[in-house]
Amino acid sequence: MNLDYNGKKPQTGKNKHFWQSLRHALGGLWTAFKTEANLLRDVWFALIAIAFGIYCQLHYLDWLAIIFAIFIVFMAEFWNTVMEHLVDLLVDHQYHPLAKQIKDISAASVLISAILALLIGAIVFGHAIFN
Ligand SMILES: Nc1ncnc2c1ncn2[C@@H]1O[C@H](COP(=O)(O)OP(=O)(O)OP(=O)(O)O)[C@@H](O)[C@H]1O
Repeated sequence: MNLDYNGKKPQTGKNKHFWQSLRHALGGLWTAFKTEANLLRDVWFALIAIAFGIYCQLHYLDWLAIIFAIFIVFMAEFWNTVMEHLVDLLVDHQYHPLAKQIKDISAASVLISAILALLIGAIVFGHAIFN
């Protein structure tokens, strides 16, 4: 039987209450930021966009678009990370053409989210600068 760091049987079943779910979700957030360098880069882009938005005194609808763009990129990065881990777990780092397809398509979803964020940023900040 596997034991965790405290010598207890690790949890593999469902969470028993909301706080336990929240604790695990926050743990997942921490693990993702600790292990994925791409996420830290995205945090910097998000902070720059927010700082520039404050400087430009954006309209609240523009803020909605910027917040949407930021969260879409983070969601895509998180799901890409999940896909990478799942594939590695399944094929144990052995080459498989389907593993390549899954990882490449998953990476493409991050690319698409980044293009969306760039378009939103260009429209919102372009409008703020030239008007
Ligand atoms: N088991 C595998 N079988 C086939 N191809 C693989 C496998 N693992 C990785 N690859 C190829 O290597 C690429 C990079 O792998 P992976 O996504 O794990 O690295 P990464 O550096 O974390 O990627 P990202 O920059 O998207 O975060 C994949 O897109 C895929 O083309």
